[in-house]
Amino acid sequence: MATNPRRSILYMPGSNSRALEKARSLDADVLILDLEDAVAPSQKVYAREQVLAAVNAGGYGRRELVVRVNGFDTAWGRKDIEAFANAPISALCLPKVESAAEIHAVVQVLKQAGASPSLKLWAMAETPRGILAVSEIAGSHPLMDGIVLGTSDLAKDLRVPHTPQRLGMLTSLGMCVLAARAYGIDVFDGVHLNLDDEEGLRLACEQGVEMGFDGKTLIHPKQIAVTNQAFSPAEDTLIRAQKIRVAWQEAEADGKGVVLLDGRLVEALHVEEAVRVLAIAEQIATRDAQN
Ligand SMILES: CC(C)(COP(=O)(O)OP(=O)(O)OC[C@H]1O[C@@H](n2cnc3c(N)ncnc32)[C@H](O)[C@@H]1OP(=O)(O)O)[C@@H](O)C(=O)NCCC(=O)NCCSC(=O)C[C@H](O)C(=O)O
Ligand SMILES: [Mg+2]
Repeated sequence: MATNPRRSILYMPGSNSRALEKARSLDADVLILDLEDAVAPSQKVYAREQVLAAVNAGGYGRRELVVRVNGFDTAWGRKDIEAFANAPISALCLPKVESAAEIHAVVQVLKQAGASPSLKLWAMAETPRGILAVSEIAGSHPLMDGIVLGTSDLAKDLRVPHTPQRLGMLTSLGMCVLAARAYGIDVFDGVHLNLDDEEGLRLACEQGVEMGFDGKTLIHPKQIAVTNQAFSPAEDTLIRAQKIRVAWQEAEADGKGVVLLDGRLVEALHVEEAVRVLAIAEQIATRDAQN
């Protein structure tokens, strides 16, 4: 599991030089520099070169960099992977993954390219087959570090409408969270397509938090602030976590294995969760103090 906050994950087309520049000053935790669906076929090679130049030039500070490559079965996929095997990024994001075998094939290419051992893999879950195989994909290899929902492709394939409640997608969303938790990796919710619907985005973020997602993928800078807030621990959660930590230290000193706090039972499992929440808050504070 990653230790850095990954609340807001902003996509940008690799062919859009203005967006690549702008991203150096945006408050997103993660940037996905996209070579896949946001880039027209005629721009694929240009986008690859431009993204490589941008990440090598640096200036992204605390922001984690991820490159979404084209599918392995396309004319560009393999070359994309080879181009970024040793680039200063944290992960490759693989679109429309449907099996563990696809992950192993990418790992082979990375080995042949002498890839940096720190380069991780994120797999997009965005087809019915990908959702049904998400558990084997999440656990397919130690390089696996994240599952990213592709709810636009998924809605199309499932033939479900985009509604505020996302009823048609709840099963898929839940399966991805389960798979990620089973294998100790992160999981990110899909994009909110209506850029003018801040209230709808906030509700979608709250639903994502409630379902167990670590963060949400975004398509525009104006979606970042709402998302960062929604995926940060709430003030009352932090106060309770601090109280749990103190109460537990006192209980341990008294040789007790359980304690009552404000009338509610606290056991070791609650302490574990409190420590996790406090660590996330600390990471967010550290991140906010950086450029
Ligand atoms: C949707 C957009 C095309 C809108 O772009 P634009 O018209 O330029 O918007 P604005 O004028 O409001 O932009 C204001 C400034 O912000 C910069 N900007 C805009 N979007 C981004 C971005 N994503 N990253 C960084 N910077 C961005 C503009 O350059 C303006 O800057 P300035 O000149 O200084 O004022 C555009 O937002 C866009 O292209 N968004 C990303 C689309 C994308 O990447 N789509 C693919 C990923 S989503 C997907 O595939 C999901 C998945 O696979 C699935 O199946 O669900
Ligand atoms: Mg997609």
